[in-house]
Amino acid sequence: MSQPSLLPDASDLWQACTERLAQEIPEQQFNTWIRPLLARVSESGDRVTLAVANRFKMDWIRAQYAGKISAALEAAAGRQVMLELTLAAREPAQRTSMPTQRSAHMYQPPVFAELPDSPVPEAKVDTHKHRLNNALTFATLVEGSANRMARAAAMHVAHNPGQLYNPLFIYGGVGLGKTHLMHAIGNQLLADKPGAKALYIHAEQFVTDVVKSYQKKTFDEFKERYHSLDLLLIDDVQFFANKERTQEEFFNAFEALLTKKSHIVMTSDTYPKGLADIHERLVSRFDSGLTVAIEPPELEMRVAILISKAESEGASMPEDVAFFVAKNVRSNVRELEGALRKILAYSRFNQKEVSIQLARDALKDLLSIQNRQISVENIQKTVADFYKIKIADMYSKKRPANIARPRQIAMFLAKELTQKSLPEIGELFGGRDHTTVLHAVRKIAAERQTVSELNQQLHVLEQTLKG
Ligand SMILES: Nc1ncnc2c1ncn2[C@@H]1O[C@H](COP(=O)(O)OP(=O)(O)OP(=O)(O)O)[C@@H](O)[C@H]1O
Repeated sequence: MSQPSLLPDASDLWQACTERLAQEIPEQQFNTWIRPLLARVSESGDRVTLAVANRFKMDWIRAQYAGKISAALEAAAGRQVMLELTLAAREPAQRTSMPTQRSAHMYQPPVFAELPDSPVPEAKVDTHKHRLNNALTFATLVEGSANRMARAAAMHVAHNPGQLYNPLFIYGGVGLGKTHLMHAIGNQLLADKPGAKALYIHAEQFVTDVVKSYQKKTFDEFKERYHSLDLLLIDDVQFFANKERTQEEFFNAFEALLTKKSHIVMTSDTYPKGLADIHERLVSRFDSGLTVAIEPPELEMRVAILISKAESEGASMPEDVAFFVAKNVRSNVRELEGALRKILAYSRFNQKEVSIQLARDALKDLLSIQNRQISVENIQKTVADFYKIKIADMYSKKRPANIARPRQIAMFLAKELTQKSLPEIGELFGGRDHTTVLHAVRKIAAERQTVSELNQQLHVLEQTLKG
């Protein structure tokens, strides 16, 4: 009996495409813009529809990445592929009922399988000026020790804007729920005060707005737009690095909003003082309210997230399977969501109940990658061999260039090839501060772009380590 062919094609072609894109696009941008996309491939394989969470993201992806995505798709497919962008369905809960013979553990279609064949006409899509995704609320955010403090602070701000914790600065690694928390604040505020002026914006869009208002000489409108808000939610402020004019405009907006007791919430991949190439006067203001971290979720929280996400997809996940997945997918919540999506899809296409064995089969690529996971010790040894220095020099305080540089390269590779955090890497390199690691990572990443000899050496090292 032939199986529905949509999903395997979709995941294969899109997987191949994203692997190419990951080589081309800086990691931060890849994680922000490409990784969350949901793909659907037409049966003939010549049309790919990408579901994007909201209109802003759609505009941004169209402007910045559509060309690259098309090229990568065509390279992966070996023929012309038409690319379409569409807005993702907002309410996964509103799904058609499943055939009754399916058990509770069977898969229900993921959101992207429910997309219409042709893109949603943009005019019909409900766009809000506040750009909030109403699915991202406090109710759908699972609480655990990793986000308890950030969640409590966010809840306080949502109910009492303009008072304590202003600005609220939330930082943490990729895919840990920072954006979700911001939207939750905005949605809660609007639920309490429907007339409030709230705006969620990604820092890159703010940069674009500054540039546009310069080009069109529309600064009055720009100021009116930003300075009149009650709540400004601005995501990934590390993107302001080296953007002088943007930083100045953000500073002005910041001061204006704080003076009128409007609330500002920011997120970033690092805490304020860890931000590079951002003016000190901004950094000190970022830190002047409350700064809270979101940590990677611990095991029990990962289990709770899986069970809750499965429920919201209309499926149920037995606890033993959730534990199995949570033990094996440790990096962040976005990866957990990806694993869950795979398992549910696998269950559907094979008409089998969700079980540990099914999860093992559905995630076999991911699990086999983890089995040959690269350790920091292995990186240190390989890099030391390559540059002919002693392994002990990786931990030593020695600073001559012939030692310091390989050490920086090893730190860079540790960040790139392992799931370790900056402080953990610092610890494994003789108890160094995480800012030292951050400096090394940024330095080597930047040099790699311009110094081809270094790029080649890194390539050899990466190949050696990946085996
Ligand atoms: N505690 C949680 N409970 C439920 N869902 C969560 C939780 N944390 C994160 N998520 C989900 O994980 C996904 C990634 O979260 P989000 O986009 O908020 O991460 P982020 O920290 O902003 O990442 P990035 O730095 O890549 O922008 C989202 O779908 C979000 O809803």
